[in-house]
Amino acid sequence: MEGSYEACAEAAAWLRARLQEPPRVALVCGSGLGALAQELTDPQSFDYADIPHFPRSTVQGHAGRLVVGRLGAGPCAVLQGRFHLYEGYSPAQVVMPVRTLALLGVHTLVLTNAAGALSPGLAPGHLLVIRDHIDLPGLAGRSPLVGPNDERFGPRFPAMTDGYDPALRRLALALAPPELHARPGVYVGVGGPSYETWAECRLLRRLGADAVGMSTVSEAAAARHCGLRVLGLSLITNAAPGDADEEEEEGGGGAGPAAEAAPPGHEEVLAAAQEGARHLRRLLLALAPRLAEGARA
Ligand SMILES: O=P(O)(O)O[C@H]1O[C@H](CO)[C@@H](O)[C@H]1O
Ligand code: HPA
Repeated sequence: MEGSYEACAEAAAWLRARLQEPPRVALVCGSGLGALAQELTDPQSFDYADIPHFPRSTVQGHAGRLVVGRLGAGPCAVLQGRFHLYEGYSPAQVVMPVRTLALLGVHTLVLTNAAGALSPGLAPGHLLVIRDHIDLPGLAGRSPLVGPNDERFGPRFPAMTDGYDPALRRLALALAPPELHARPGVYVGVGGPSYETWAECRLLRRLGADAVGMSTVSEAAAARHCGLRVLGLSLITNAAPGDADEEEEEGGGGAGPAAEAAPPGHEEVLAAAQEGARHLRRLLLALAPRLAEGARA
């Protein structure tokens, strides 16, 4: 039952019976980005604990609440909190909210996250508009699409070359406030929950990733499976470890990068996300009319 079509349909029916208006656009808030829901007018709020079959949020910075209201003129659902594989949830549980919202009639999904910068051009406070992703858990067999395929969600073999909608991406890049230094790039999703080692960061950079996080990729795969348009926004909250650790090896004499940069921590991630959320909120409002347009891909 966990994460099944029937579970999602029951959750969707429960919400439909309580909503003034079903949402057409949905937004998933990354760590520390829950304030994005403050842009909604006429909000109705539901604790995940009350929605049938919804998992519980266990991570600080993820309130565990669904808020439905109007973003600009259009009905919109905001998930204040997502589920991650490292919490012990199955891939199907991680994407259960996305599938539930698709069954409610959502056609466009905005996935936000807090992420570490791998690319030298990115710094805390910057925005990476996701052009493409590398789904490391998915490549290793932990995709929400593994298992018997339920055609009511989508096809057995969905394409992912068009994972992130190019028109929405261009629009987000054009409308982002200058404070966000928005640029397109590649997000790599890892399993977590430990932050990356130096060597892992070097590997991820060589794979072509610009930013790293522990979410988003499973949700994007499930969303495309059910035909949703996806916009992915990574708010950079910290620099992932750099590339300069060779010197420390073999008595190079340098203090080494570990002495130069503080290791990443979730407190720092939350603080940077809350700071950046101010600017992201402006971007969302500017995007609202175009998010509301359109049907499923
Ligand atoms: O991706 P979101 O949910 O924004 O959270 C990010 O922040 C947490 C680590 O600080 C991890 O959960 C990582 O994925
Ligand atoms: N690595 C992985 N996930 C993250 C990071 C990071 O540096 N920052 C925020 N989420």
